[in-house]
Amino acid sequence: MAKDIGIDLGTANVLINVKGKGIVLNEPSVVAIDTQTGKVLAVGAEAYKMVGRTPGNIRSIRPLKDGVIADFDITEAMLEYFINKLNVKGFLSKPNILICAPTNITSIEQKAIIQAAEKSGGGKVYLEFEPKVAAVGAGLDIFQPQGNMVIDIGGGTSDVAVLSMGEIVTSQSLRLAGDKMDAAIVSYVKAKHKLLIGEHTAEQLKIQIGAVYEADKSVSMEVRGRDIATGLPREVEVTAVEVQEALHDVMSAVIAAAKEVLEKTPPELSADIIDRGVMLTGGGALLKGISKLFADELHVPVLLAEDPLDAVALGTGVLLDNIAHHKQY
Ligand SMILES: Nc1ncnc2c1ncn2[C@@H]1O[C@H](COP(=O)(O)OP(=O)(O)OP(=O)(O)O)[C@@H](O)[C@H]1O
Repeated sequence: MAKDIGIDLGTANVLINVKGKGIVLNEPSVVAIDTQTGKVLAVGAEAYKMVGRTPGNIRSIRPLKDGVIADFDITEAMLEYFINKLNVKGFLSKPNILICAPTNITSIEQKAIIQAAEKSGGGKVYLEFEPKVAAVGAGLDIFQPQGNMVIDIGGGTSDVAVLSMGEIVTSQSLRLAGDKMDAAIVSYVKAKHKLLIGEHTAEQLKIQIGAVYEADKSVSMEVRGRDIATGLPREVEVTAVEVQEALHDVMSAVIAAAKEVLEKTPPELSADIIDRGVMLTGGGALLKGISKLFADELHVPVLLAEDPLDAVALGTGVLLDNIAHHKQY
């Protein structure tokens, strides 16, 4: 018999949860292809190492952008590779798949995700919205008649949602998250230090010293790139305070979205959120000072998920038990 699986098809990472086993795969959403033959050369972690470092005939592609499929064939090839790697197919049966998507995508974008899952070897495919699954994965009991709020900051999208009785009551999804933070750091370092750095370097700055509230003035990191004027390699010291400045606009947009969701939330549920707080999930929840920033701006308690990067995949594991109750396509 094939095993049911949950997939967090993220812009930055793909995680797969196999029913009864837990999270068995966690790899970057990257595929390297030969541009002349179209052949897939590497997928996941191996392809990620090649980003920004490929010769002319090889291209490393991130097939998802801003939470949705940007390149259908490559997404399908990537999913197929991951599913085959897991050996979850039965002799004659295919695994049922629960797959997640951001809240504000079009029906065409939803269909593309479902079709990619089907074509990559899935049996029945069920779709759930990311903030709902993230809330479940973070341990919230969203099925009671009480308000729960979750802010999921991933690689491509930031999703804010208030949930009650298992459904999303109000939500906002921004195509603005980790990737845009990296791009903002690249622009900042270019403008301030006249140095062009790669997106991996920017991501490392964000992960290692990135702060969004009261950054530690004594923290800094050396980065290397190409001097804009001379074209030669150069090293500069970037401080945590500078990274905080670089991340300011993205964080302001997420805060504005969270405020808008709270403004549209029915008062009884708002009262619950004051008691229960807001849960932060997704890789962005690991930014230093993020809970203080949201608590300051939203005037509600803020909680960090225990495993923010795994929350969606963990949530699929819980929801897989009732897979037949989800919307099937
Ligand atoms: N310690 C950290 N501090 C800040 N950001 C981090 C940290 N660790 C990972 N990230 C960022 O988190 C993002 C990935 O998060 P996550 O895996 O939740 O997103 P995703 O599910 O792939 O994307 P999406 O849900 O938007 O499609 C990346 O942008 C990564 O750089």
